[in-house]
Amino acid sequence: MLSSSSSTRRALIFLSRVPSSQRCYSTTANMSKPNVVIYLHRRDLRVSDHPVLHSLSNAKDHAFTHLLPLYVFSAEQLEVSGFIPEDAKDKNPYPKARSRIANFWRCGPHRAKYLGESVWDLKNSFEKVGSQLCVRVGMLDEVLKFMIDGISKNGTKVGAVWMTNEEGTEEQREERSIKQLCKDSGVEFKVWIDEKYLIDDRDLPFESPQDLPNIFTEYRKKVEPLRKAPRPVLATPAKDSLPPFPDDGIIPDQHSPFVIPTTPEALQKALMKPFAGEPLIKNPPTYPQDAESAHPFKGGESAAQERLESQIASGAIATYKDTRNGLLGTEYSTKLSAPLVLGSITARQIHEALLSFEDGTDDGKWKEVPGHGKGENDGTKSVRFELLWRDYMRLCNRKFGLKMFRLGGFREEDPVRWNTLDSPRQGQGGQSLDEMIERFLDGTTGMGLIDASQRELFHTGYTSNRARQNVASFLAKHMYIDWRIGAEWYESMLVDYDMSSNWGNWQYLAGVGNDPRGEARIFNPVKQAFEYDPKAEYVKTWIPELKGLTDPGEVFQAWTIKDQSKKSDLGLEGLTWVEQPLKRIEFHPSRKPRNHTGRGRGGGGGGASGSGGGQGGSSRGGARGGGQSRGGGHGGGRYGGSSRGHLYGRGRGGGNMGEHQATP
Ligand SMILES: Cc1cc2nc3c(=O)[nH]c(=O)nc-3n(C[C@H](O)[C@H](O)[C@H](O)COP(=O)(O)OP(=O)(O)OC[C@H]3O[C@@H](n4cnc5c(N)ncnc54)[C@H](O)[C@@H]3O)c2cc1C
Repeated sequence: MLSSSSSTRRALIFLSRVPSSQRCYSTTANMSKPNVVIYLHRRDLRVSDHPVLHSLSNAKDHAFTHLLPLYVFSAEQLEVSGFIPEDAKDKNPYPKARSRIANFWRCGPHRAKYLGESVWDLKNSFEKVGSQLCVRVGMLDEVLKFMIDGISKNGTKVGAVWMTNEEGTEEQREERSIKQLCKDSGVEFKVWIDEKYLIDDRDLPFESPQDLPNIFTEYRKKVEPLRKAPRPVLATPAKDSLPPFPDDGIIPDQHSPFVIPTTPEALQKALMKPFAGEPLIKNPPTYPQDAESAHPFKGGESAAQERLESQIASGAIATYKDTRNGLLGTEYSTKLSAPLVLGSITARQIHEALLSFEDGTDDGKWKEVPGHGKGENDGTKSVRFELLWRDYMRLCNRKFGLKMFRLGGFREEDPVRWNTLDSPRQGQGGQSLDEMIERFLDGTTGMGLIDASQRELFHTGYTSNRARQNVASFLAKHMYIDWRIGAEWYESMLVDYDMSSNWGNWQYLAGVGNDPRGEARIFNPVKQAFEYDPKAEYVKTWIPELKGLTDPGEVFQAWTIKDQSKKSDLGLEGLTWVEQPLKRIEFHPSRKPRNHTGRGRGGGGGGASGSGGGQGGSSRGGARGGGQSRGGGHGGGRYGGSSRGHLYGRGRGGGNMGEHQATP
């Protein structure tokens, strides 16, 4: 499997070659025998604020003469068959990178594209500091073995393999097998702490992950004030300060049958090739004419830094608290999740930029922006608060390990309530589980907010936090469908998929994770649509079929259209999602819907009544963390607004949503 072929020689490494005359050695070891350290990048695709690169560029006492930065497109997490040339004799030796339960591509087209851009940008970043990046395809341990053996065979010592830690059982398995491989090869192995989170691991207020509180607020209180909590950003390596890149001649080729593309376009082509065949879903929606992606951003360190700067310069961050529940446009939230996930930017880089804005120590570049030099404001504080949620989800992953993927969640709840592929049940209207899942995926459930979000996700790889919360709650708590299918779909489709944040949030919303209110918190997607999309602009953007409707209630649930002639004029008559929605919610806004340009958090709640059931509740949104929401209505049908695990139960979707119970 690991033989190198001459056809792959030409595509050795995608890097522009730096003449050895231009390379300088950063350490006193440069006169000694070559001694290479291989640094394996995983989700740390940056050169700035990077602990390992920072250390290598500054420490004078390491023994390495050369640094070989390496990135491997992992065959386990991404379909790599597109890296095999058309005329290759050998087939892909790896199984398809599909998800475990629903068999989706683990990494769909949006993230594959974003990842390609991010890796290419990392290559550019390395070139800027006088180094290069070696890129390979395969299983990480196999690639490393091939590297170590090949370099050693060429007479050069591989002194060490380094990488940074990642949560996740798969990632830790990778670490263990690489550790074993290094041991067998007599190579030093070291796992560094990646310092990409807000609170550094060394500053955590507990020794063992088991001591992490199960409630976010308890954790937050232990690490506040957040403004003072992060460590300082590390300097980017100065040009030519890193140990030089090894001579190309000593680096073994990519193993057959894969070839590494040498241009960004060719890389994108290789990454996209698997998706060119069969469609991702049975009935993919068509892209609405006037819809614009909320996430048009490119991957990579440079784009992430630009985005951060522009968010501060435009004043968007200062108003973030009021806008973060938005649904349309690029500016309602930072859109920094994807670079954070890939480690193209660190949370403390964001924190430090906010600090310089708050303190007015930014050399005046933001002096015209409202709030400049006036300390922490609601917006900057809220951004830190969300970054802490990210930290927290990661720590939950560390604490709960494989329980992240279990149907019963961290809480180890009885999974009997879920409708699963193993023992499928019919839906409210007699639909099969397969049909319900298909309609969930292609955005034809008949529930406007859910369908708009699912179509947006399908087309763009992004959907807002507010929409995600509703989608997850809908699948898990209205449809009672195995929530992991939704989590796997998000894994496939999200540009910002992150194991901890995704599975942790799905668990939270499914009521099996660390929401203190568990099953009792049910989002009513109609009420939520009235709150957050009062003019139905978001829903109409992604479901253009509904554009001719003026009553938001009809947009949010097309089955409620009263005027039959309008229905037929708009071509909606007879459509399954209009006539037979997967869920009907009787909901009458009890007061005029507020014109929501932004508000605090809160506002889950609101009882969803089952089909033909009672009346939805009212909601009082409040200041950050202070929102109150009272749900109403009794649960109706089989999948009605239930609580405490009763399929036919009566529901209460309400309750206070004080700070101590805030949603992520
Ligand atoms: C069901 C569900 C699945 C999710 N899956 C993911 C995922 O795979 N990857 C991911 O990064 N986020 C996930 N989130 C969290 C959140 O929706 C996204 O981080 C956010 O929408 C990204 O947009 P943004 O960068 O503009 O966020 P902003 O609102 O600008 O927030 C700033 C940063 O804070 C962090 N953050 C914000 N909200 C959360 C949260 N609820 N949990 C953890 N971190 C948060 C993110 O890093 C984000 O970039 C999920 C949420 C839900 C409800």
